[in-house]
Amino acid sequence: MHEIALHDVAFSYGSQTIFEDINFTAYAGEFVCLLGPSGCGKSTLLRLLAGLGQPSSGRLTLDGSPITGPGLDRGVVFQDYSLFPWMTTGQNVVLALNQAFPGNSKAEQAETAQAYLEMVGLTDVFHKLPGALSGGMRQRAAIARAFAINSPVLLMDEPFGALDAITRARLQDLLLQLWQHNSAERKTVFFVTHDVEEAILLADRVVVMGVNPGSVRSVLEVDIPRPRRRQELYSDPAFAELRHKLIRELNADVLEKLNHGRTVQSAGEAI
Ligand SMILES: Nc1ncnc2c1ncn2[C@@H]1O[C@H](COP(=O)(O)OP(=O)(O)OP(=O)(O)O)[C@@H](O)[C@H]1O
Repeated sequence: MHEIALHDVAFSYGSQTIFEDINFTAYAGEFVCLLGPSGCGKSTLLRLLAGLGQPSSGRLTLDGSPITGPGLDRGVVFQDYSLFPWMTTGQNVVLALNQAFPGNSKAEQAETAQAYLEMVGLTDVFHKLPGALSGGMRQRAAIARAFAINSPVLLMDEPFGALDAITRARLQDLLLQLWQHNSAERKTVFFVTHDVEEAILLADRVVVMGVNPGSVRSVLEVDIPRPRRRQELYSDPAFAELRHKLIRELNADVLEKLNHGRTVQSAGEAI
């Protein structure tokens, strides 16, 4: 089990409703991508799942128990502030291991940290500060840390959003390899992205959110067998069809306005 359920979840900042009526269940071992326009509340929803805030109403549960705060059962990887900059990369991973497995000796923890860093292709960074690594290397280290603590749930907020296309593709492949590695213990993943193709490559299901206020517009299944190989995927008609559907869903707000004869203001027009 590591099922995450959202029941009628709503969230407001003061009088501003960010999202409402969120109902969704991520099944154990499922890879779910959250896709939606800027401001629909994807990051806010992920923060609630991480236990870094409480919903204004509704319930979030993990295996039926309410999520009331952060916990080692949920690993978190954010876009660019995942590692403590004042600690070496190795110490960052050791710190997490120390919280997850406090009974293990320092030497064991350092060894495990090094092993996970190597698993993501970082052989020589243990004693380096995160600031001395490239963005891609920092995200590798953050992934190593998330997998090292072996939490059954992984929450990722645009982890590859700031990376160049090649690094991004490599890290997507790495993430899929790690996630698929042990099919009996697959993590339940929530992955926020703006990138339709990334969502199709990674997800079992894609949750598309609408905006003003945020809500679940649709949930699409990615019925493409795994392992998915990038080159084959791009020439698969199922990929093209799903990509088209997702883009249509994402643009639905704009299309609705146009259908009703209203002009869509371009950004900044009202200023
Ligand atoms: N601390 C805060 N106080 C008040 N409003 C906030 C705060 N954090 C976020 N918001 C607002 O909540 C809304 C949702 O923000 P959030 O970052 O969750 O959206 P998002 O879908 O992840 O956006 P993006 O794709 O641009 O990252 C936005 O309108 C944002 O301005």
